Amino acid sequence: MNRQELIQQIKAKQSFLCVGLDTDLQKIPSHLHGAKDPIFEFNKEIIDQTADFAVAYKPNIAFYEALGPRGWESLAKTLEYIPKDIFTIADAKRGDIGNTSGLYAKAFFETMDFDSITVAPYMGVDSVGPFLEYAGKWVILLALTSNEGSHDFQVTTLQNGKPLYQEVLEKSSQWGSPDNMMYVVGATRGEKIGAVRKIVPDHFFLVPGVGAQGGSLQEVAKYGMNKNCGLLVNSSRGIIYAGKDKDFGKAARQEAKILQAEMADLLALYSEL
Ligand SMILES: O=c1ccn([C@@H]2O[C@H](COP(=O)(O)O)[C@@H](O)[C@H]2O)c(=O)[nH]1
Repeated sequence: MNRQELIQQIKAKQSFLCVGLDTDLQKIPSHLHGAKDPIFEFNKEIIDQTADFAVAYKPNIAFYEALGPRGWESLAKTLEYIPKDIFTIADAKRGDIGNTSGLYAKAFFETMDFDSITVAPYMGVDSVGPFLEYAGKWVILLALTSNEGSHDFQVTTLQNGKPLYQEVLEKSSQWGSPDNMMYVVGATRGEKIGAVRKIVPDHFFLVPGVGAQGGSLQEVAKYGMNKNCGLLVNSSRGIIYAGKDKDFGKAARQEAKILQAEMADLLALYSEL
């Protein structure tokens, strides 16, 4: 999916919601455990119930690869089931020396047909470049993450006086463009989102941390939104585990609907969409 198509989806749905498919066998309702593929059955119901309100789905790959071959199978079926006009994100956080990154790119963009993949920037340009060679696909680079440990390195001041995350943004924004690169910016870093937006005014941000991690959607929009929205805000546990019984799909729908309504108001306030 290209940038214009993504912006069009956001405008049409008045939503910048990304639903995180962090599907855990330990957490899904017990009535699904007898199914042939419980993970897929759960995801299918979540997708059916939330697709009206979501512009992206983000399976976190850890939840699938932890299950071995059957997890990969559930992931493939889930990806196939997601409506084609909805953006897909493989939250895999990959990145390695060039030839290895090339195979990660092949795995997620050819063997599986994801629109985008999250990539760690630590190994530099030759570790990210192979992902950018795929026309129509996106790299979502970790910039300022939502976890406590993001303080360990990402905000460290370098000798040139800049925090490490700023150096990552300035350098990596030369590798790609707002048409094929986004950045992960955590919702829990409200105070810094504005600073990131100043460095990369046009790039989309994938923003995890709303919901279970306590980030504020209002703050994210206030400091991070641009005229084309420029945001995909993710909620995983807050949506998919909103209900615990047979009605889990309806509970997820309700949560997604509440977020979408808030997003519509924020789009009216801060964007041109
Ligand atoms: O900085 C980051 C980068 C990725 N994540 C991932 O997003 C979701 C968040 O899940 P919630 O249940 O909504 O908290 C999850 O897959 C993380 O691995 C992140 O949280 N922060």
